Amino acid sequence: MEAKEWRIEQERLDQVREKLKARMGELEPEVAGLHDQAAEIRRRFWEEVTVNTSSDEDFEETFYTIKQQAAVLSERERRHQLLTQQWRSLNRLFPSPYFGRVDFLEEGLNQSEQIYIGVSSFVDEDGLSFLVYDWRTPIASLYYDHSPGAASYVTPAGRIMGTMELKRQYQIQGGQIRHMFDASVTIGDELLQQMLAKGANSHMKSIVSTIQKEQNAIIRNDDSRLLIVQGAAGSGKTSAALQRVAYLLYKNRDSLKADQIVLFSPNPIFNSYVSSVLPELGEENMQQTTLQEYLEYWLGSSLRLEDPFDQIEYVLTAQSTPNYEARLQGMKYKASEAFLRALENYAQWLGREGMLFNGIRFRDRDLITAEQMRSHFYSYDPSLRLANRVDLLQKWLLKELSQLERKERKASWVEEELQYLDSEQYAEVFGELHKDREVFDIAEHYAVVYEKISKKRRGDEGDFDFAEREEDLLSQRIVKMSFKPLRQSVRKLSFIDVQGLYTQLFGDEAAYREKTNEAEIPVLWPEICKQTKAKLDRLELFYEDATPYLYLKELLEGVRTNTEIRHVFVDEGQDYSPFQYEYLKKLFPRARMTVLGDFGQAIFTQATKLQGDDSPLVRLYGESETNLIRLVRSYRSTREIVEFTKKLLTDGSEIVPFARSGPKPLLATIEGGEKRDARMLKDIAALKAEGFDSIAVITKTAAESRTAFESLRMIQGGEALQLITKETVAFEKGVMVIPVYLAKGIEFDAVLIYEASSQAYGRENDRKLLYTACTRAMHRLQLYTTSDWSPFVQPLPANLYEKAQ
Ligand SMILES: Nc1ncnc2c1ncn2[C@@H]1O[C@H](COP(=O)(O)OP(=O)(O)OP(=O)(O)O)[C@@H](O)[C@H]1O
Repeated sequence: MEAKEWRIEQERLDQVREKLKARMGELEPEVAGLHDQAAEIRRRFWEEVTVNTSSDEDFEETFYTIKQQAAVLSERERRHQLLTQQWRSLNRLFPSPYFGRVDFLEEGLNQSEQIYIGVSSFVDEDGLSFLVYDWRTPIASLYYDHSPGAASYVTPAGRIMGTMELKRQYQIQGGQIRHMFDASVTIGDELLQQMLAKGANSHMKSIVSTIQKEQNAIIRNDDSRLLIVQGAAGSGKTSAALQRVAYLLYKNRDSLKADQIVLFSPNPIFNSYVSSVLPELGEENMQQTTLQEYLEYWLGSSLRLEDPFDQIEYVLTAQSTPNYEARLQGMKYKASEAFLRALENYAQWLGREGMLFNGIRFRDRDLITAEQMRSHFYSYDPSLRLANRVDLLQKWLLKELSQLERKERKASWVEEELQYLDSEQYAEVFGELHKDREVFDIAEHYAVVYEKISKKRRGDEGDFDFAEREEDLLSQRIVKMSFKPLRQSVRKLSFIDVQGLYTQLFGDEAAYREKTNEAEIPVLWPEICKQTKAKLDRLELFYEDATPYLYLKELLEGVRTNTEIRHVFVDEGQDYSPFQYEYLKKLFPRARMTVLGDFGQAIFTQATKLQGDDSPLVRLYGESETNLIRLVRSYRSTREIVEFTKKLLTDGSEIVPFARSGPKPLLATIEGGEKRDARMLKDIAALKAEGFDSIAVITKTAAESRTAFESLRMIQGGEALQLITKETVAFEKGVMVIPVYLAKGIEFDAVLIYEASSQAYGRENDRKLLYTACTRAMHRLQLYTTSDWSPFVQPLPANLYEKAQ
């Protein structure tokens, strides 16, 4: 670019930075001043108000002064917050105020406007001229959606047409323009090249300066109830999702708060991996959770829940154990919409018969039996929903308990207990009674006055015998305390035998059919029943049973909904079952859903197809409310790695690599595990010497990870290796050994596949595992085997890889 142009741009940049600095300078004392003022008001809050409650007027005045003081304080605090936010965003802009510019000539005008785009807006002193536009403003979408020529953007008032005369990109560091490109067709391949060539990080980066057109469509999609993004590995799904959160928070800043958005992540490490993107963009993080965390919370501690990682570990390692097939069939069936309908029908059936309750026992006696509950339950209007009848039953039980409690006061054990009250308990009771004493005194006083006025003697002097009253109150209290847990458990609906009701479902085929109207029952149903029941008997629950179990619980107790949440994001969406989607839909009735995933990486048994006529996800809200965006360009890996990995899939032909080159994947056949391990460590050392500092040895299973880790660690140079397990919560850079399913969504400079033999990845199901593992690599991919190559590697054309010497 011409030196003159460069100089003009640097001068403008200097001017903008001057203005930023001046504005920050103005704000600083205000920010600090307001902070001090608020602190001072808080400190002197009670000095400023004189509390006087002697008369009604004084009391009223005191009340109003407190209110006024509180209002002043909250106004100062609000203003302080606002100014601090402004100050922070200026501060963020200062080192690099913008990354893009478009010159746009709007139709009907005769002068084009220069639009500079950065991570937030900055307006000149006149309050009108935008020196920098926030990347989320409508006009900024020009930069992402168009190349020079005819262009338009959408505003709330309609579409604005015009011509883009220039599109420029900058790399600015510490106030200096380092690079500047005029872009043509796509947003600067040059800039993107540079971004992608960088090393992997322990935290995901924001992609704000190089968002691609198809990603922008995801970020700014406003009109669908369900947005599905099916995108190849490394196509920027997670990146786009996080930018979308930032966009939504900006666009709806008056009505949407970060905690009204929830992201379901595949695992806890992923949470840590993506946690810095939004703060980097000046936004608060949304809520992040895993489905497992959610299920565990609502299922409580009565059953021990298997997690999805133990489930997949079983699927991958237990092929030779008995009844493996039945478990797999069970997993598939329990993940289906059919099973959800079966549970709904079962709930209907329970409305007519078959409810199971836990009787209430007290001191080894039946207080209220399950049978009594059942007959009460079925005496209610059968047209009422199950949950409403449960509600009525709960009310009845609480009333019944109150009556029983009253009767219980005369029981002999109460008297005994009275004798054994220890001093502490007694003191407590006495304290309580002391409060009652005042009531008692008033009553006594009233009785005396009443006697005088009415000139009638009191009927029974003993009514007000304090000693007797004291004993009464004491026994009342003792019984009340003992009944407290009973009431609590009724309030928690523990009288419903959910476990029994879920178990009851797994009877013989005829019974199951009768209860659920299910026509298609899995072939190995008897064995599935046996396994499910045996697990429940041990007070454990298979992962595939967790959502159905919770769903049944909610059909009985009333469906739990969260109406606060407005947006639900599901990352790695292919790993959720149709059943789980239906459940999420019910759980968040007021939320829009964004599902991002890749069926090419569907490694769990309960996978859901994200697109196509047979996709249950498309059926979830219906086609008219669903939008599908497909991403086929892969940004993470070099062209050579993408060409190699896409051939691992049967239908990967449409995946398009981004034009960034590197060495071809390396295949190393090494005889014997020991030699392989030594070779790997040598290769790791070489990669480190090349400057790569995020390196993963990826294994198929956690069991293999542990063995690999143990043996690699024994070799010189292997001491610094980290083992990543499902318990690992934070993602750090370095050299690590990790099973594929925990590496989902994450990336590394270099990936080494520990054992890519036919034994390890031989079954059709393993194809996607191997693909997922290989696609974690950004710059280098190396595969090792100690025997023959996996059948997915064998047929690959020899020009796609190098063979190691
Ligand atoms: N527009 C972009 N500009 C710069 N980098 C990008 C862009 N899109 C994607 N990337 C980079 O590509 C890599 C992959 O992105 P991301 O993890 O979001 O992909 P993904 O589709 O979620 O991948 P996977 O399904 O394999 O987990 C990241 O390093 C990301 O920063």
